[in-house]
Amino acid sequence: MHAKNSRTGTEAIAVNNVTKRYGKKTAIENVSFTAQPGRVTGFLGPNGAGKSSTLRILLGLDFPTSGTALIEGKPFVNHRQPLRTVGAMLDGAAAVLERRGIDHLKWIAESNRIPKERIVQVLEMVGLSNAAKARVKKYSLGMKQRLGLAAALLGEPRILILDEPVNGLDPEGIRSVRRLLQDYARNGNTVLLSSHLMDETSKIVDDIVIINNGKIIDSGSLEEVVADHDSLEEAFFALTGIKSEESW
Ligand SMILES: Nc1ncnc2c1ncn2[C@@H]1O[C@H](COP(=O)(O)OP(=O)(O)OP(=O)(O)O)[C@@H](O)[C@H]1O
Repeated sequence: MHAKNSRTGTEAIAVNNVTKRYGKKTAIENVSFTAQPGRVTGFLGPNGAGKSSTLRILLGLDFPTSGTALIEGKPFVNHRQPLRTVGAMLDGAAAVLERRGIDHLKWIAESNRIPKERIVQVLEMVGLSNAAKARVKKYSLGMKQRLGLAAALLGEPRILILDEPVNGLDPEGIRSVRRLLQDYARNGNTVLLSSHLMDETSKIVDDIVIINNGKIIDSGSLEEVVADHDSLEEAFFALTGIKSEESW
């Protein structure tokens, strides 16, 4: 196990026995895992596995049927400076299409008392400086993802929670996001990202939590989870018994 957050003495992210039911449908069942400072943790599983449901609960956008999902020891909604604690991207940029990229960030910065100099920094970090004045409707999917990432970085949060951040990125885009997230984690921050793209994600993460059908089926360092398989994808198929033609 890695060190806990030295500032608070608690786990950066701790999901404990979380179950979420929507009517009769159980989206996730007894999900438990942690994510640690200084590490990029990948939350991986196929479509419908329960990743978004878990992240929504972590961010206080939904309530668990049972269990707890804590950020630095308490629910996200109890944090007094949420944007400085957690930067999140759940749905790409989720920006108004008519808006210019830079205005999307200005709006978030102003409503959270973040100095505008930070906007220039985050645009630079995600490689969007030259496209900042273009309208979001002109952005490619990858550019929207980067804008979402820029928004998540605005508050210089200690924790990043990102739903499918490499979706829609080309190989170069994936490489830049990898560098960015790994550097961010190396500076002592915690990065949790979800993905259904096993091989792309395995190039980014240090630790892995695999979810399938709403249940955690394995977790540990990348090396531990891959163990004697050729790749993370192969490890996943071996763990689930799913054949590679199915579901991915
Ligand atoms: N509001 C809801 N009402 C009913 N069922 C839901 C609701 N939200 C999620 N589910 C169900 O819960 C399960 C988990 O969904 P979730 O979106 O968390 O999966 P996911 O791993 O994020 O998948 P994807 O990669 O497709 O986004 C799915 O079977 C989904 O249909």
